[in-house]
Amino acid sequence: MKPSSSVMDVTKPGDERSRGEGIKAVEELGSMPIIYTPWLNKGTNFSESERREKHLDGLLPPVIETLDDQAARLMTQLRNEDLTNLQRNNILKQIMATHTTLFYKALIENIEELAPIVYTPTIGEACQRWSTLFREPLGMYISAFRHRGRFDEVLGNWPNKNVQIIVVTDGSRILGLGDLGTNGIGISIGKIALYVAAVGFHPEHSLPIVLDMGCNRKELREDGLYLGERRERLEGEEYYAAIDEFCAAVKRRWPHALLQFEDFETSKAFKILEAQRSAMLCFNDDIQGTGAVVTSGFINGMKYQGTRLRDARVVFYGAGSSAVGVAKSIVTYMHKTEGISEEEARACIYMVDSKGLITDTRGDELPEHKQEMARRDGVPDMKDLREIVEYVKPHALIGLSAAGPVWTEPIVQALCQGTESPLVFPLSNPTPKAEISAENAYSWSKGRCIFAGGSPFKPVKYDGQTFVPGQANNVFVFPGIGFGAIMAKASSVNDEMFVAAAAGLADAVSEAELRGDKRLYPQISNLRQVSLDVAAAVAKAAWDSGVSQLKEAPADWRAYVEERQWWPDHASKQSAATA
Ligand SMILES: NC(=O)C1=CN([C@@H]2O[C@H](COP(=O)(O)OP(=O)(O)OC[C@H]3O[C@@H](n4cnc5c(N)ncnc54)[C@H](O)[C@@H]3O)[C@@H](O)[C@H]2O)C=CC1
Ligand SMILES: CC(=O)C(=O)O
Ligand SMILES: [Mg+2]
Repeated sequence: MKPSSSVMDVTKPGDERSRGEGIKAVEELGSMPIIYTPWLNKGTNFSESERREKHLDGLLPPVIETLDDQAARLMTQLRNEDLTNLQRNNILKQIMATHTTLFYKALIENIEELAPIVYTPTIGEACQRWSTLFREPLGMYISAFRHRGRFDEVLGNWPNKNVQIIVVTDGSRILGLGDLGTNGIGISIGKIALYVAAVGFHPEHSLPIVLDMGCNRKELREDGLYLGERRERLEGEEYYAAIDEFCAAVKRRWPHALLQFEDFETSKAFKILEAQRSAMLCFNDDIQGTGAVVTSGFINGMKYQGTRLRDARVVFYGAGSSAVGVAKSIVTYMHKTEGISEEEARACIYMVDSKGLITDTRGDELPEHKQEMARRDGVPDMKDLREIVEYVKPHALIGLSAAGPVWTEPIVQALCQGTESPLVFPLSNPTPKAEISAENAYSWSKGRCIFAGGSPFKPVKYDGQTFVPGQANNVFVFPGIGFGAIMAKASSVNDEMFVAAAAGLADAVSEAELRGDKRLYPQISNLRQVSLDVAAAVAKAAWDSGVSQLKEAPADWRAYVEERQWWPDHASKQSAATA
């Protein structure tokens, strides 16, 4: 197929943009019936006249159903108690591959129930077993070994020409599960599903990619069913040259699309972001999205405690891409909103890695991303987390280590000695990698902690009270950051846009939710409304900070963004508005 020469007009409302392009693509396929094109398929929802006109008679069961009927059947299948969540994930992938609108109808209307199946924690297990469970590609597999030098041509094989949002991983650090090679595409697919379901990107304009740079996990390479290149990972110049070619190809082919980097291991993630962030519309969700989402919970948590932001002390357990991303985000937020210097703001941060508290006495052995956050004030070297907590008396303990349940009762007790209502955030994914369970956090703190996990945790009963754990996951911001940037026609995603996302998300929690339920984050059931708020705040920040290429600012950013969201049908829109 030839690349499209048409330039997408992102300011047209979603529904007007898409169908024509899709139908053109199908025409190019010849006489393939429309029911075999997932984003145009309506299944039993095709009317009598459509069936006659499109030559579908006999290709479908005779009954004519609404999208609601179809979604009800799908939910009945998924609610079969004999199924595991991995099997549910498989069913959903199959629907995604055959009837896109139905997939999104079910996901949007049952987001709280289905997000843990489409996304963390189940997507972690799905990625681990991708080779065995694989049925449909669902995205692009671009190989740095066999496609180098022609990435642009390969990208051109994607059937939908107006791509707006791309999630790319190299599979090198999938959630906290390490190198999963090509199997990591599951995380790109899961995030794209949420870009569509949470904020309303059009499914046709959304593209998940795995960039296969090899895999350093021998057992995967030797697995007879492994789907990727059976090569060790490219490193050094070869690796970065492949990244450069890929980014240039994306920019050439879809100049207005946003490229989101996902789950690149830390040593590469920062370098790629620094090289690309001013060259194209892109961001790294683990560094910047996580930064915004945790900053938002931190803002609300300090408000609950009555701690001035500049007086807060935060201990990070883990000092990889996500933890350093969050620390930088908190520093930027304080600097931009509290009128203190970045150096003063950095004094709030204490980072711990597998060797202990990070201080400047560790000198040159520290990689660049850790050096910036090293303590330089003569704090003694300490390795033990309990000792560090006793010394620092933090207002918040944030886990991004993927180390699993290593926070013990004495650590939580030490935390509670220093602060009445400490934030306890075990944010590593999936659930088995979390630093503490919600149950242990509430019981060891005697119900005093304010808890948020990276993956969802069930409510906990303690001492006659029911505690509802929050979820601090970048899913609350990446859809809105991406959509806001595209709606503003931003040329880059700058710090102001992340600060706006953090503030917009913090504002989405009402005073009653904060004080009454100790809730720092909105409920996932409100994800669509929250993402709209975040998108509007981000788009406005893009305009205010001078990176929007719109000719004029809309009078009402929220209405402007809302009008351009894609919905599977009118009923889903109404049910989200009343959720
Ligand atoms: N909740 C959310 O939205 C997000 C969660 N994450 C999670 O964060 C985790 C880490 O991701 P990255 O920062 O990219 O990984 P990374 O592997 O670069 O960083 C891990 C860090 O933890 C430290 N560490 C490991 N074991 C430790 C131990 N026993 N004690 C102290 N420090 C230890 C390492 O030294 C390293 O600094 C993953 O599980 C990922 O799923 C990442 C992004 C978003
Ligand atoms: C949520 C996410 O991006 C991660 O765990 O890597
Ligand atoms: Mg990630």
